[in-house]
Amino acid sequence: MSDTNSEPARKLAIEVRDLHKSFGGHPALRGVDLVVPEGTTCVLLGISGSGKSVLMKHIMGLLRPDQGTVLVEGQDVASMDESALNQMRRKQGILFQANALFDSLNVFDNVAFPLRERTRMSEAEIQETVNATLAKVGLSHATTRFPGELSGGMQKRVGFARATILQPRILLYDDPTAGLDPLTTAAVNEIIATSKQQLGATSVVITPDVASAFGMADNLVLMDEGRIVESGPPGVFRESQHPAVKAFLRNWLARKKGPQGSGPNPTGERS
Ligand SMILES: Nc1ncnc2c1ncn2[C@@H]1O[C@H](COP(=O)(O)OP(=O)(O)OP(=O)(O)O)[C@@H](O)[C@H]1O
Repeated sequence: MSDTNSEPARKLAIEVRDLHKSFGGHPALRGVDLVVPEGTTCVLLGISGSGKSVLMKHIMGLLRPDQGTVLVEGQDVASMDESALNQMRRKQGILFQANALFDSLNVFDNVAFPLRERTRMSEAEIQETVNATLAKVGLSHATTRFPGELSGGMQKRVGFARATILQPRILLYDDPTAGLDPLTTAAVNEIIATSKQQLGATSVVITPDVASAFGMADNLVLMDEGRIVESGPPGVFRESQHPAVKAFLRNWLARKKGPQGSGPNPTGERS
């Protein structure tokens, strides 16, 4: 959604100011500023090692800044104690590359896990909530199966159901389509897009899949050597004259064309 002057300003779900982080003297983040308005999807792009995951881990409160501030729903993550951090993470649905499903629990119990751990719902309420959530992701038929018996895409959907069962206001995805085939990738992207509508959630997504990024983002952010070098809605990002953006999109197009020739180009960039 584009911001116009007539639109009321949205509240910020995430606000990162002048964030610095080094590991063993090597800077990973060098003064990052990022704002993510409530209910929007921000996609972090950048080559390997540019700092995307380190930035995401600060938003989760897994890393503490060397310098700068990270506000999640107005609260300073660095000043939170363990119990405040846990409370904040309850508001976050986190979906990593690996689904981190419990292999010994069936689909139903995997998805019920956060409710049993973190709420006082009765078993009847849990039953109802889990079944409704599994229906939304098209897995009503698979409740008694174990993760090892599911396809990669089904595992992703279970992971998504579990990550969203507490109705988080903030969803964080780190490379959610890694290793998936194109059809399953499309299904996961659709889930991410509809989560915004269904949950009204704010999302931060790291993905190497640039085509998907253009499809889902309200704002695209390019990281390069620990800095944000460009940020804006897809239309603005596509037209950016920043050399790093141009190089990034050029490389992506070249890789995409590869030996199989060209496909549709959602960025609209001419090659
Ligand atoms: N725990 C850590 N200890 C030491 N160095 C780290 C640690 N975490 C990240 N780094 C370094 O910080 C830099 C940024 O890493 P980060 O994982 O954020 O990159 P990225 O953009 O997410 O890359 P990728 O796309 O490959 O996941 C890298 O040089 C990485 O080696």
